[in-house]
Amino acid sequence: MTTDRELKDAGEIEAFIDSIDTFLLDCDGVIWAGNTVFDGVPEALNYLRSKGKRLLFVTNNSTKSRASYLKKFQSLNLHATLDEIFGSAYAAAYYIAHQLNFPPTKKVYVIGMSGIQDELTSEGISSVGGSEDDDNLSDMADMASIKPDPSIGAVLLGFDLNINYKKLAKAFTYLHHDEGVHFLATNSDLTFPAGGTVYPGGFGTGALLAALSAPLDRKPVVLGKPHQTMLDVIVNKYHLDPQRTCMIGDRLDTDIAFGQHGGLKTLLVMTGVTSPKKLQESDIQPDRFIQGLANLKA
Ligand SMILES: O=C(O)[C@H](O)[C@H](O)COP(=O)(O)O
Ligand SMILES: [Mg+2]
Repeated sequence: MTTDRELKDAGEIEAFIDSIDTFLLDCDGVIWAGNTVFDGVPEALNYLRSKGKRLLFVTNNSTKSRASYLKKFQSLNLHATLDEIFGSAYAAAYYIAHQLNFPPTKKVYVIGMSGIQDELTSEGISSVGGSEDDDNLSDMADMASIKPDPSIGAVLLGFDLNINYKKLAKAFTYLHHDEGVHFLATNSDLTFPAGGTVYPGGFGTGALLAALSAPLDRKPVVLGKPHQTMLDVIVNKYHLDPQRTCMIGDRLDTDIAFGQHGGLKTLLVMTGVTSPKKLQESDIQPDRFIQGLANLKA
């Protein structure tokens, strides 16, 4: 690891903070792991706010809508407002509603948790799937019940704790029989940090990728980081100066790449999915790295 890029010295940390007006903060692996906030993070967030910094929370975790994230922040005694939260479920809903010209007569088939369908509903998009299909098929013969559906205009994949064969077979069928059906994913993180280790990421599980992308020979459009949809929405709303905006994250190919594509400063934290070895070996290198967000205070 290039140790001279570590932000460690108090004076340097202060100068770095002073050079930034807006911090975009990734959540899993930076603020918290599951429902456990990392030690020192509330103090660091308060410190940044006390210095007049704008804080925006930008997460690829699609399980929650922005409104549910707000409740999570409140339940963990972290200050945040709805306007400060951007999630990949919202980015996907925004993209479908504002960039795809999605016909009002069509529906989105969702593999994912309630956050995705809540965000689609807020953007006026009809959807099916999600928890409706939590019950799996019980017999091979039941597969015949899964048929192409002309009312489906897009398939959207997100993190689904109840992923099953029925959901994959439905998504596959809609995409296989009509090339006009949009193939979308909220994010492509390969791993998810929790309990001091990592688990397969929401969409990045080999099973989901292999079951859909390989047999279909199609790749989804990914809407979360590093895709720029989320940044476009944020920049439009807040008119950020990229030079004075910093993306803080724990993953190189999503958070750091996202910041770099947008011309932002980038700061990697070591509290999530990136080990020192990974950092050393990767082609994607942040401007600076720091042991944890907790260190980002005087
Ligand atoms: O698999 C996932 O969905 C991701 O690993 C994860 O939840 C990303 O969340 P972030 O680190 O962007 O907050
Ligand atoms: Mg993260």
